[in-house]
Amino acid sequence: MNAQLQRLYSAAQQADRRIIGLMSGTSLDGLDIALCLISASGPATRVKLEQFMTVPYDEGLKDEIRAIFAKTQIDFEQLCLLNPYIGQLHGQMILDALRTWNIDPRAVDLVASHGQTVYHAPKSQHRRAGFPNATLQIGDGDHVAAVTGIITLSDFRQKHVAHGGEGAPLAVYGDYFMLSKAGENRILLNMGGIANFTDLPATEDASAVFTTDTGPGNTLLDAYARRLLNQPYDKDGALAASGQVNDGLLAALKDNPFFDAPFPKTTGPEVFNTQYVDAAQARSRTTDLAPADLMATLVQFSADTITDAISRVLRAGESYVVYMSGGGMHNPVLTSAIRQRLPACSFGYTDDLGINGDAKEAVLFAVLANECVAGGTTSFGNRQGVPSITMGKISLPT
Ligand SMILES: Nc1ncnc2c1ncn2[C@@H]1O[C@H](COP(=O)(O)OP(=O)(O)OP(=O)(O)O)[C@@H](O)[C@H]1O
Ligand SMILES: CC(=O)N[C@H]1[C@@H]2OC[C@@H](O2)[C@@H](O)[C@@H]1O[C@H](C)C(=O)O
Repeated sequence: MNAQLQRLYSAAQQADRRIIGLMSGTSLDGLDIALCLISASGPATRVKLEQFMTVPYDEGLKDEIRAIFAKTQIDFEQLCLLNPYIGQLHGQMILDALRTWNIDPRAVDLVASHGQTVYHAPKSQHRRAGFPNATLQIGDGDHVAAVTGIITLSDFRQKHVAHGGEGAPLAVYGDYFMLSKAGENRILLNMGGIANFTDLPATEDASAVFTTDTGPGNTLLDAYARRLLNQPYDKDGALAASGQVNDGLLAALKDNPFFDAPFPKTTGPEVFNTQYVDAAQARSRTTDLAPADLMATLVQFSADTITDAISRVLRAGESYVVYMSGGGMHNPVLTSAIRQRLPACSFGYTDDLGINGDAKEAVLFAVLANECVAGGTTSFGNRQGVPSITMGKISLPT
C-alpha cells in the first residue's frame, strides 16, 4: 500500500486526530488557523481547540485577491496564478504557525483547507438555464500538502453542489455535531462578510437542522469603511453609532427577492456590494446621505435582514438561545440592533459553549475533514440543502 494511504488509514482509526482547519472568508481579513484535537465522529464528535491564530493578509495580497474576487470579468491569468500561490502561501502560514506554537508538523494528521472563495453563483443568482449551482474556491490543496508535508483535504464545497446543494452554508454539519443540545432550541448566528444562522431544534432531530445565509453581515460595512474612513472596518461601529438610520434607503436596500426566497439559500459579495448600495441610493434619492447616516443604515440593513430571517424559524411559545460568532459579534452597534429586534430570545456567544467565535468556521472545516476520514454515517434525511455526504478532496504530500 502507498505509505501515505497507510498513514491516512491509521489516522482514520485513531481514537483522536490532530487536524488543522483553515478558513479565509469573504472579509479577506486573513487566514484563520485552528489546531484541533478531534475524537469520534458524527454527533459524538468532540473537539478540543488546542491553538488558534489569524494571520492577517497584507494590503498587497488583499489587492491581488480583490482583482478577481466576486467579479464577472477578470484577468484569467491572475486567477490561474493565484490558485497555486494561495495554496503555497497557506501552506507556509501553517508552517509558521506550527513553529510559533512549537509543534512538529509530523504531529498533525490532517490539514482541512477551505481555500479562498473567488466566486459564488447559486442558480437563483446566475439564472442561466441548464447550469447548476456553482461556487469556486482557489488555493489548491496539492500545494498545501506539498509545502507542509501533511495530508490535506480541500475543496469541500463541490460535493455539496454535486448533491444538489448550493455549496454553502456547510456550517450545519459542524454546528449539529458539536453544538446541538437536547432540550434547548439553539440558533447559531455567524456574522462574517455574509451572515448565516443554523437552526438546531431542541429535539436534536438531524432531519430538521439547516443553515442559511441571511444576506450581508460585515461586507458592506467593510466596503464603506474602506471608502469613507480608509480603514479595513468601522471599529466598534464608531461611525455607525454617530449616525441616523435613513428609512428610505433601508427600504430600498431590503427590496431584493433574495430576502423572500425559501431556506436554505446562499449569497455573497457578487450581489451585496457597493454597486448594490449605489443603486439603492439612486432609487431612494439618498445619494447625498452623510457618511455616518449611510453607515448606520447599512448596519440596520444587516441587523434587519438577519433578524427577519431568524424570526421566520421561531415557533410561537418556545424559547430560544442565539449564540453569536464571527467578526460581527465585535460590532456593538450591530449586536445591539439584533438583540433589540429579537426580544424573546436569549443571547450568548459560541465561546460560552467552548468554541471560540473567531475560530468557529476554521474549526468547522477540521470537523468536516474528520467526518470525511472517520465518519459519514449520519443521515440528515434526503434534503438538498443538507445532503448526507462527507466532503473534501484528499491531497497526498508526495
Ligand atoms: N471591533 C470590531 N468592530 C467592528 N467590526 C469588527 C470588529 N472586529 C471584527 N469586525 C468585523 O469582522 C470582520 C471579520 O469577520 P470574519 O473573520 O468572521 O469574516 P470572514 O471569516 O471573512 O467572513 P465569512 O464568514 O463571510 O467567510 C471584519 O472585517 C470586521 O467587519
Ligand atoms: C461560498 C462561500 O464561501 N460562502 C461562505 C460565506 O461566508 C459566510 C457565508 O458566506 C457561508 O455561506 C459560507 O461559509 C461558511 C463557512 C459556511 O459554509 O457555512
